[in-house]
Amino acid sequence: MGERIVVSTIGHLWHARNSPPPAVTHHTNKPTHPTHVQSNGARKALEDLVEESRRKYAERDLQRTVIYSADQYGNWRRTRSRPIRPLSTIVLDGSTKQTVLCDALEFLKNEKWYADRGIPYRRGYMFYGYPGTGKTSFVTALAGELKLNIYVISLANKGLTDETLTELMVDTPPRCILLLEDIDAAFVSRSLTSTVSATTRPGTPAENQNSGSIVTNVTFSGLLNAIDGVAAQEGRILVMTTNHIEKLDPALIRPGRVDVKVLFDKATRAQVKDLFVQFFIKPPVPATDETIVQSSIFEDNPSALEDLAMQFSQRVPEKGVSMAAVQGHLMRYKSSPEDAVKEAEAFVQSVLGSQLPQ
Ligand SMILES: Nc1ncnc2c1ncn2[C@@H]1O[C@H](COP(=O)(O)OP(=O)(O)OP(=O)(O)O)[C@@H](O)[C@H]1O
Repeated sequence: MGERIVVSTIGHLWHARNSPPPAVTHHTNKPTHPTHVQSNGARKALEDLVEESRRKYAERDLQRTVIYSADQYGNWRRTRSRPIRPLSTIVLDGSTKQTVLCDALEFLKNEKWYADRGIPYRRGYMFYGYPGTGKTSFVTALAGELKLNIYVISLANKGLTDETLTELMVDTPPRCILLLEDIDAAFVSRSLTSTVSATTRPGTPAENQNSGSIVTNVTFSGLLNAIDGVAAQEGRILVMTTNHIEKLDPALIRPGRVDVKVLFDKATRAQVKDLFVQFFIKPPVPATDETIVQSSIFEDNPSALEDLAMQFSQRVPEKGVSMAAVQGHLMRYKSSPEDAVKEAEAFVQSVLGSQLPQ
């Protein structure tokens, strides 16, 4: 039955829901469950209400990054929206952030350039490297900066086939980020697979090398077709992420499919320092009165924060730990940057001790 809204002539409004709200809606924003609106003669009030709601909803989405996920039936479902993550909160090595942003902006404004040369209007990025180094977070922040929504496909979704993948491609809006995460989990290089599993052989579903179980029902050729076949949308930005680029089939990462490869490595000291400053420059969570005093020191004296950040970064080895691990440590001491510095060595020891070889 869906939802029921009643508008009366004297301005009262009833909104009745007979079933739980749908978890998700399609990317066209058409509700998957109907909403019934009933007006006791107040047609104008009703129209205004609907228009106002539509406007507010669209306005709210402008401040947010909306994430759609593929279901096994070949439909996009709106799974969540989150406030735009500022790009400034992502700390990458050197000029990586700026380079990727400029590349994407350049792409988005040059549709005609591609058309004039008969080059498919698409751009592909491969973000690869150590876990917890910001690959997914950067995609989210980039989407916010470019004002694009994110469409996520998990190849591990067993219901997904070559056909449903093609349908999803057809149904992707012209401007969006299409995200294929942990691509190595489904497709590894032909040369690395055993003769039996032939994981990425065209037309064969990918199998897990160790167990032989099917990890996806999408074939390698089906995936390549989805990326750059006729159904693939013009204007879309494809981002694939992996922790193991060396395991990928070269066909998947050849130019045209992947135009820009970006390495996400463990944190440099410069990154650690920047993250520390960024973490503590904003008012900390007030735990005690003392904490509040500390925060005002930084506001009046940013060089004190710089000094602490420098001391902290010097206690962390260059490219020794991931940014996620550093963030986890800072979270533990979110009310006391001094303690975060004091405990830095113990933190590093515990991370290095627990790190598994990649
Ligand atoms: N470079 C970075 N700058 C700022 N925050 C970071 C960075 N790298 C990681 N983080 C933080 O660490 C957490 C994990 O990051 P994220 O999921 O983006 O890493 P990932 O590289 O995608 O990991 P995985 O390969 O395991 O999926 C997030 O909360 C994020 O805020």
